[in-house]
Amino acid sequence: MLSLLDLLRRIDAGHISAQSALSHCLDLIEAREYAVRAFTHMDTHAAAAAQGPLRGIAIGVKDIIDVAGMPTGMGSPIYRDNVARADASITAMLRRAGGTPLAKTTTTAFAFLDPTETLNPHNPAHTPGGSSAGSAAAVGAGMLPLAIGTQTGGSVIRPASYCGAAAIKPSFRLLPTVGVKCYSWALDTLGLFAASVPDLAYALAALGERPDLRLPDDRAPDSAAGLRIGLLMQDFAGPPEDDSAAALDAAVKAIEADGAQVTPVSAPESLAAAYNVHGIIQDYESVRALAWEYDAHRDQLPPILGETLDAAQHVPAGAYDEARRTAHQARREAKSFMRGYDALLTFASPGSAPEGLASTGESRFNRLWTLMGVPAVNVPGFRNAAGLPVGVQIVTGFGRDDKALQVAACIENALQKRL
Ligand SMILES: NC(=O)CC(=O)O
Repeated sequence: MLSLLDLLRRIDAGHISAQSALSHCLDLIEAREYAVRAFTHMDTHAAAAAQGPLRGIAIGVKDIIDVAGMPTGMGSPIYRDNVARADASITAMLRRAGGTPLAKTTTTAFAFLDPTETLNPHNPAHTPGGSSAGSAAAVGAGMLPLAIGTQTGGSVIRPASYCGAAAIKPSFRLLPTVGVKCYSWALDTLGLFAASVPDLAYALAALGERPDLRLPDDRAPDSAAGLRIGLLMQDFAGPPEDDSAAALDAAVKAIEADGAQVTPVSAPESLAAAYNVHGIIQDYESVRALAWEYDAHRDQLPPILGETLDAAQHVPAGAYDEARRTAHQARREAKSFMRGYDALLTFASPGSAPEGLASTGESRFNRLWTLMGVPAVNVPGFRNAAGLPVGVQIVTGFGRDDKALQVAACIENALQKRL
């Protein structure tokens, strides 16, 4: 894959210019896009900034996020020819950091579950996942060093697991969602995809204006000694498939060999209760966030989204309010539960990428952490027997994005040494 840190080192050393770094990405896209179909729009005349921590870095932007002058298609014919007048906040922030929004990446319709045309870069017979399909696939294919996605259920971590990209769904509202099409205002969270965890940490530090998120020397710590990791099976979310079980087992063995202490843990009942109410909150809010599209263009909504919104019309306000109380209680208990560990280690997806494009997979190992608003990181590195990537997921407490990235880097490094 294409490391943004490597590109920046080459720019700093004068081996390449910022503009040639952009051109390099356009060449890679030219060579690989036909087999992946990750993009909806490309700015082939983009000019690189000369300054800023992301100078020369081409960035893919999920097509529910506005980039001024580019179409924001939402993955729907309803928004055909809808050209954004202004940048979303995150787009303006990436430009301030010197980054270049080079392309819009495919999204499922309104970031829900109906599949896109995008193909898994490791095997075109498999889905790349969703809803941030194009962002995960573009980074996984080595066409871009950085891409932006969103997660309401599992739309950052799951496709990253399927496409072999490092990715973070940061603490809730660490990045602003102004100018991002809303599906659920209590859940929607911006996330990032990059080639490795150090790349991811560097990018989040730059976009989040939080230098402390960068890893020391932009690399994983030399040892995992002293790390206390809680191993969580998330039994309330059902069993994993063999590939995810194998990936988690490999990660545990690798990080223990590097000195970490891994302890099996069970989540408090309140977390299982919160898991069960994620859908109520998501459904109640989506009916209102997409009220115009539903009322004025129901016939143009794709099957899964249309049927979900049909059913969601009947979620009573009282059930929504009770679900929010359940989530609030779980957040309080999650804080004390996680206090005893540097991070939780769990499944990133049910298994490797499903065959075919009919499904983008399931968010069952992701949605609780989206609702809790805590950082979640996909750690790439494991491949199944057929060569398909399967990630593992690191979760930490709210506001501990730095710790999530540090532990994830340790696991990524430990896996690289042993796989
Ligand atoms: N937007 C989402 O997170 C939905 C999904 O998990 O695919």
